[in-house]
Amino acid sequence: MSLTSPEAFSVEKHVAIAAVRRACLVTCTVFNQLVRDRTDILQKEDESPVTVGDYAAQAVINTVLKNAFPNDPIVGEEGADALRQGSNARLRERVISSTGEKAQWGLGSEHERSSGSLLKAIDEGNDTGGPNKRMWTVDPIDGTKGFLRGGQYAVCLSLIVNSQVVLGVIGCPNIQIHPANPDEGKGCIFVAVRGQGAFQITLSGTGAVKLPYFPSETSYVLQSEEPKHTNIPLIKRVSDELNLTEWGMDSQAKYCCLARGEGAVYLRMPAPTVGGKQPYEERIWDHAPGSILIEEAGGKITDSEGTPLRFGLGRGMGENRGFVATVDEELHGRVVSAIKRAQFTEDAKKTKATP
Ligand SMILES: Nc1ncnc2c1ncn2[C@@H]1O[C@H](COP(=O)(O)O)[C@@H](O)[C@H]1OP(=O)(O)O
Ligand SMILES: [Mg+2]
Ligand SMILES: [Mg+2]
Ligand SMILES: [Mg+2]
Repeated sequence: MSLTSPEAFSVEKHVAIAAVRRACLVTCTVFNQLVRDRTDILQKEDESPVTVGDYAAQAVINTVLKNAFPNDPIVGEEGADALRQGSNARLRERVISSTGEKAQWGLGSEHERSSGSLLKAIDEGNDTGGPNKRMWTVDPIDGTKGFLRGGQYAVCLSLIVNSQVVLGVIGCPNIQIHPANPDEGKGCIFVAVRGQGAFQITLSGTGAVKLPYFPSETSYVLQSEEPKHTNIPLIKRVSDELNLTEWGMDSQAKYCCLARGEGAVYLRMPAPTVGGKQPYEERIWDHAPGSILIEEAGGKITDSEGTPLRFGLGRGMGENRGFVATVDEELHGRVVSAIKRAQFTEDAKKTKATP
């Protein structure tokens, strides 16, 4: 069976959808029970907030993946080291109860509910990635800041074979099912398999719709909400030149909105660094699922110089030149050219300012 035959990755797709749905149930429960009063939030070394939800969702996804595909390595965002510390015992108990309360979440037996096996499940995501293998990427909550704000976040899973993303599944509990009709409610899962197109289903698994399906009247450029994550002034310059309207949103939900036609461009540029600090290295779990969704919806994604994204370098994606995604190929070229001009203006300003 070739990578792109109609049956390719059918089992993987169903397992991945099940894993993402279970993790979304966990994150919704955690939000309702714990996040509203903002308790149990840890600061990791990179200062991003990690919550009970991140740990619990990664434990659930890794457990489902390891049950179905025991030999597949997993590159997951979270690790359980901080949870092992004695001072975090209360947090650890919260994670266990979030994942273990219901057998349907896949961690229901007494044995599996033990602290040791939960921490082990989280640490199954410690693979280093690389070029010549079949591996999963897991971002249990992408856009933790959006999750904490009650805004957009995404539960993200992808399968990469020999550096090529072949399957992407993204759960977005807070995305409207229909962009223009709030009455249809919230909660979607976005699915793409290489060569088989991109689809949206509801969180409960109904109403499959092929992407893109929603022609927006406004040309939006989707960008991060977080000024630390992207170069907002540069994006503004590009948007002004191309008559795009800026739309800030957390997480890979941006890729989902673009894939269904709500936006025209996804644009992420490295934020300016201070004090000789290296620019942030983007991670494969933050872009692998979104990139296949865009491509299978008929769009194009590259870095800001037009070079294909690299998913076989390891956990990181190498030198960060930013990312450009569009559903319209012609527009992609215009955005890449506009970025060059905006960077030239930015550099010229810096040179002028330096005596
Ligand atoms: N300094 C940073 N620059 C760019 N992205 C970052 C940075 N720190 C964390 N991220 C990651 O950026 C993504 C959020 O993207 P966006 O800004 O588009 O909402 C998340 O994956 C977040 O990780 P996390 O998964 O921990 O939330
Ligand atoms: Mg994080
Ligand atoms: Mg992320
Ligand atoms: Mg995350």
